[in-house]
Amino acid sequence: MNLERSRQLFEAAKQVIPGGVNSPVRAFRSVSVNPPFIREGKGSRIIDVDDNSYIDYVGSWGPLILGHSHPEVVCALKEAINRGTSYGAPTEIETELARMVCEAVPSVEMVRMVNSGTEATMSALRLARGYTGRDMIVKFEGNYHGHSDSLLIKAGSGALTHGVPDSPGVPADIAQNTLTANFNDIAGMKEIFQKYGEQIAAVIVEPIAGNMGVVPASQEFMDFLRIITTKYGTLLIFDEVMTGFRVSYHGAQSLYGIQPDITCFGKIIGGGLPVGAYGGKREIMSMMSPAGPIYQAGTLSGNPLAMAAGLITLRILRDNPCIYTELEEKSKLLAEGLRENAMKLGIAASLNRVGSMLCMFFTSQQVVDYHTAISSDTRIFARYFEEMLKRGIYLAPSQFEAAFVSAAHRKEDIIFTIEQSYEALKTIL
Ligand SMILES: Cc1ncc(COP(=O)(O)O)c(C=O)c1O
Ligand SMILES: N[C@H](C=O)CCC(=O)O
Repeated sequence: MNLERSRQLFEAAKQVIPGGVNSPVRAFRSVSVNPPFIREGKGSRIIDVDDNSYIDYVGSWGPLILGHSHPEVVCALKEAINRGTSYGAPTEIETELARMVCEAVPSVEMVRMVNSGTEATMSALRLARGYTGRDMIVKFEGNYHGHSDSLLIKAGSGALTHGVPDSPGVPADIAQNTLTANFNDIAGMKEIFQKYGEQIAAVIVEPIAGNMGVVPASQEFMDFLRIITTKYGTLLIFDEVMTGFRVSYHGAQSLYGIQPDITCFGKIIGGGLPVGAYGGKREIMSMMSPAGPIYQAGTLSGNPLAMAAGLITLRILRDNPCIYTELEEKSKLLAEGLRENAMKLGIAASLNRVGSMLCMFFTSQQVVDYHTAISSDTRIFARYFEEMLKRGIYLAPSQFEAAFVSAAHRKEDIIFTIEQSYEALKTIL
């Protein structure tokens, strides 16, 4: 496999960008492979600068549920860009997208657009703290909510992959207000609330964690979170940056039948452009400036290009519910094929999947939390990853990330992936 041009571009990037990338996970460090530099994407495939073509299961880390360069998304963007790129003034399309989010997710009566998932969760915490008048928050080990100070503690995703789940640079007096708990552990939560309940502003959770691999919360755990937070006057924040509009049009909360107080979005609602959002009950959201006293702002928030890409993406998803049925079928086929391959070859593997989010962990344990996730053999993952890449399958370059199936993946892509996975697994025996 020739990656020469990518190698040259990576060397050049490293001269002027720390680590050569604008987000650590893109550097492929934990798998010891140079990252291909991508030239273009179409449907289920991306093509790198050396002309290698890959079936893509990263999908820009989740936003591209319709695949690359979806014609209707491209067309909406072209129309929007012809009118201008940004005005820093209200536009009709912001209300349209906000209305669509509120209609899709009943717990959300009002929503504020921001520019990233990080901004969404950071602002949601400020809102929870301002609303409750409390400082402490609870997050779960291995959950990732972006890189704001309060949340970059025992974090998943690149922080976990690169061994810095507690980043230097986070002031100790901010970190002390973040309590960390074990995911899916009701007893642990009881203890925390018995000790600090009256001081906790919010519990933030990825209902289906996608940043320590894919690890769904149990129904009992989520029910318990709703009960205990209500009892103590603590706000429950669902981070649906990854799961929102992915596991269902109505979010992970519809699968659990739970209404959080605040929900954070990102990824899919921007259709591949930079977007985040946070929303919730009118009474809570009305605390945000200028309606209320809690400040949060953004020069490019509600940017018309991002709104246009997000709006068309949600419209397509809303008007074609068969997309979710097909995603389920294709993802099930993929998960079963991968699991069967590992079984046939006697390789210890545990596969978690919810809808079109999935992850194969190289461990014999059932993965239910951070501790079982890190029982995976990351060296085996690295070899598997490299073999898959060589065979034209582009997975996330870390054991602790999700694979995403998109509407653009065809059954042939899935079958080819399963076949290649068998060959890749054979080489690591
Ligand atoms: C669940 C979750 N929350 C928050 C974020 C942060 O989003 P962003 O990278 O857009 O800042 C991510 C992804 O990075 C995520 O997966
Ligand atoms: N796991 C992260 C988001 O979901 C990966 C994206 C990034 O950090 O660049």
